[in-house]
Amino acid sequence: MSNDNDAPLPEGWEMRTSRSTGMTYYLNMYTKKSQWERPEAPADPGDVRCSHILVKHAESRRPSSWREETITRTKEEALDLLKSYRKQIVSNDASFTDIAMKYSDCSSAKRGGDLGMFGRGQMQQAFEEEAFKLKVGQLSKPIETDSGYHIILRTV
Ligand SMILES: O=C(O)CN(Cc1ccccc1)C(=O)c1nc(-c2ccccc2)[nH]c1C(=O)O
Repeated sequence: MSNDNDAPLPEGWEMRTSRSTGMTYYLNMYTKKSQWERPEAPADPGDVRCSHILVKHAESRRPSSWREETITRTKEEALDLLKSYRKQIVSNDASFTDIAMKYSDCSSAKRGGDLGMFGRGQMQQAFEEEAFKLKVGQLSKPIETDSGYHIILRTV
């Protein structure tokens, strides 16, 4: 049975030895929090910074935005539209910032979709889950919240 301690640690963790007890503990390099248990998953980043593109639909909790007084597109049309934006970004036919500024139904459109830094507990659950999974520079698949459909770009 190979000793687990030989396996590489998940990303973002460092192994340390307690000066007082000589016991091994683990340090989350992002939050500087330590724990005795050997981590099984990549270290939680603490705060992240993300930009997003929101496409609302008729069933959004607030079906209105700076772009459209009353948003009437269906959920299916909104998801298709967002997938087309994602395709343009991934194929480099358009920049994330340009698409966000022109088409995002969020007030953050004016800032290219930038939401600034946020920690856990600040965004809608589905949005947070996806944002905290992303590596820096990674673009999410479309996700759904009560506000509508989003793609998320983690920037920090
Ligand atoms: O869901 C609602 O009842 C109304 N909202 C919430 C909201 C409204 C204004 C500013 C920020 C959030 C939105 O629909 C909304 N959600 C967002 C949002 C959702 C997830 C992450 C970031 C922003 N932006 C907006 C917006 O109009 O600009």
